[in-house]
Amino acid sequence: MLPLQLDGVSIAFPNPPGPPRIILRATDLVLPAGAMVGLEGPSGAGKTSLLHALAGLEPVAAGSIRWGGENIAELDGAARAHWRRRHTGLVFQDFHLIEGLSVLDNVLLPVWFDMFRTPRALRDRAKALLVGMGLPMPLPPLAVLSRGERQRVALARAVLRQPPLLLADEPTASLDAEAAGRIGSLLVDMAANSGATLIVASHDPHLLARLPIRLRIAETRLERLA
Ligand SMILES: Nc1ncnc2c1ncn2[C@@H]1O[C@H](COP(=O)(O)OP(=O)(O)OP(=O)(O)O)[C@@H](O)[C@H]1O
Repeated sequence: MLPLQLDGVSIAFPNPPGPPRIILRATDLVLPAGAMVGLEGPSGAGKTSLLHALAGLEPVAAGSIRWGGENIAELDGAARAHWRRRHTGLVFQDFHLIEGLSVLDNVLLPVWFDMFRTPRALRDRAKALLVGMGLPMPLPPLAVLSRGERQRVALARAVLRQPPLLLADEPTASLDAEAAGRIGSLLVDMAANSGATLIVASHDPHLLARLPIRLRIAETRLERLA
């Protein structure tokens, strides 16, 4: 497991006809391997944009994002995508599940994209994860699952290959209090059990309270609170 290190990172978006609009600056930040991090800030502060940069989904305007010795910020788009598939698991507020696929195939989808097949061991692990997360068995069609159950499917997909970096963007925002509590616990427990670094952008005070390192974005600055 590796530390995550940000140096002089800035994230900007095109703002024609003017210069690019800088939405976030992060001077120096080192997160040790296995860190449990809550990322907070008002709506529009740049939390999603930062997670996307950390996942290699979007390039940064300046600076370096190092995972171990590798600077993700200097990789081209294809290399960032490759890095992302090897190192990250992503959980989103709106789950990003594919309606036409079964629950199990949704969990296995990234494997299929990578390998064009789904090895038996990963199918078995996917089933075991879904059972462990309390999904009804036999698995019903995706269409009948509740929002909390859908988020558990998305979480199983994110952790299937035990990525060392788990990134979650408001994973409890569309859930009722009970489902939110359950997803928060699963997320934290999964990361702790595998030793993964977990970074969660959230407005949910219960979830944030479970994450010992707290980051906040305020007026385009990323600052560490604890
Ligand atoms: N592709 C884009 N092009 C231009 N501006 C963008 C783009 N994506 C995001 N932004 C802007 O960047 C700022 C930060 O957006 P971001 O979604 O990262 O905020 P956030 O903190 O995640 O907000 P929320 O809590 O509402 O999800 C916003 O002003 C947004 O409009």
